[in-house]
Amino acid sequence: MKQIEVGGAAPYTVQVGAGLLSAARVPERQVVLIHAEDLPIEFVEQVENNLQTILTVRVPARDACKTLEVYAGVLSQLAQVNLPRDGAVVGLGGGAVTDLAGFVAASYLRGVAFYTMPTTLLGMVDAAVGGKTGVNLPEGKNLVGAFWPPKAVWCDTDTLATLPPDVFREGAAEAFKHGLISDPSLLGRVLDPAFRPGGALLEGTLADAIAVKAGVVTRDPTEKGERAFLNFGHTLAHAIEGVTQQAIPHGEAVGYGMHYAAILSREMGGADLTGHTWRFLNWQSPTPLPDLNFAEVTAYMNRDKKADSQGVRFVLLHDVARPYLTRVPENILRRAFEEWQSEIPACW
Ligand SMILES: NC(=O)c1ccc[n+]([C@@H]2O[C@H](COP(=O)([O-])OP(=O)(O)OC[C@H]3O[C@@H](n4cnc5c(N)ncnc54)[C@H](O)[C@@H]3O)[C@@H](O)[C@H]2O)c1
Ligand SMILES: O=C(O)C(=O)C[C@@H](O)[C@H](O)[C@H](O)COP(=O)(O)O
Ligand SMILES: [Zn+2]
Repeated sequence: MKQIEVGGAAPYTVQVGAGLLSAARVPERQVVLIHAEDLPIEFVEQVENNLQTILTVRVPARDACKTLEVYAGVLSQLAQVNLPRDGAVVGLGGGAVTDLAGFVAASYLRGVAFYTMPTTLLGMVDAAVGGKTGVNLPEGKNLVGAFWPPKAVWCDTDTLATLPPDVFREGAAEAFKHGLISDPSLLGRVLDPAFRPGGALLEGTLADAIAVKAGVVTRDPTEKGERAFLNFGHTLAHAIEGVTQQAIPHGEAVGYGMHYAAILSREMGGADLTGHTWRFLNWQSPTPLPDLNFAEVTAYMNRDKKADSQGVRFVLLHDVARPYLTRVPENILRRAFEEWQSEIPACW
């Protein structure tokens, strides 16, 4: 078992290891569990039995649960069982569920305790840690939400056994991103065959990838500065998710988006890191993209939360582990988009 500490005003611990769904303890007496309808039922039952939950809320799988309609329905269910202010909400599942559950916890009665139990690779290395919670709008990803950190995070590595291999590879994008922005040792390990459920490199690599995020959100919990670096590859990624109406899942969109950001980084004078992002894409083998239109993609990119009144800003890399935030001239954005599109094969 490994532990990673997240510091700041309300510190908490991320535990990584086997059997944690049954070992987790919370002080709250009334606990509501939220999970996606396709999550293997044995995980749900373990948590229900262990925490003696008073209500289990099942929501649609993937980003179909990150809507204002689902959010409102979950809040009503909490009100109907009269969950009190000293109760707790537990998000069990992938990043979509923990994002929704966190926003529910942040806003119900103006805030109740929140815990995360991630069961995807992406959830463990990224979404369940750091307190970015929220839902999507038709206009774009994560446009409504709150910073509401969990009180504890349990990454039960046993749960990864049932994760479809393509969903595991989706999540690897965020671990690879942590390698590019901060810890180069992750780049080889994430693509190593031993980094897999039950593999020799699983627990250590998970812990090191989580440590990157934990460090960033400890120093900058509400994205006043360096937290924006966790958004490497995300300006295009969120646009791809929006344009394709979530046909491309987040982790695959991030893989595509990191390659675009690597091209932009080189065009803006940085090192050429496209070999890394290209190697990752070939390993990940994502869902093929439809033909994307630059103007349509730009409309989504302009709503990116890193934009300010002077326009969009991108996270780029001078080199591995040297991220920075910058505006990019429109002609470079377009040229890089054309290069990126010409390199992305129609199928992998
Ligand atoms: N808050 C953050 O900091 C943050 C960070 C990264 C991503 N996100 C968000 O996370 C979401 C993506 O999360 P994701 O990649 O975990 O996908 P996901 O939550 O959509 O889950 C993918 C699918 O796997 C299923 N699943 C989950 N665990 C399983 C298991 N152990 N066995 C079998 N099936 C399982 C889910 O129910 C779902 O159908 C996006 O909405 C993204 O915007 C948030
Ligand atoms: O935790 C963060 O900060 C991140 O940016 C992590 C991202 O991987 C994640 O996808 C996040 O939800 C994106 O946030 P957003 O602010 O761009 O919506
Ligand atoms: Zn992400």
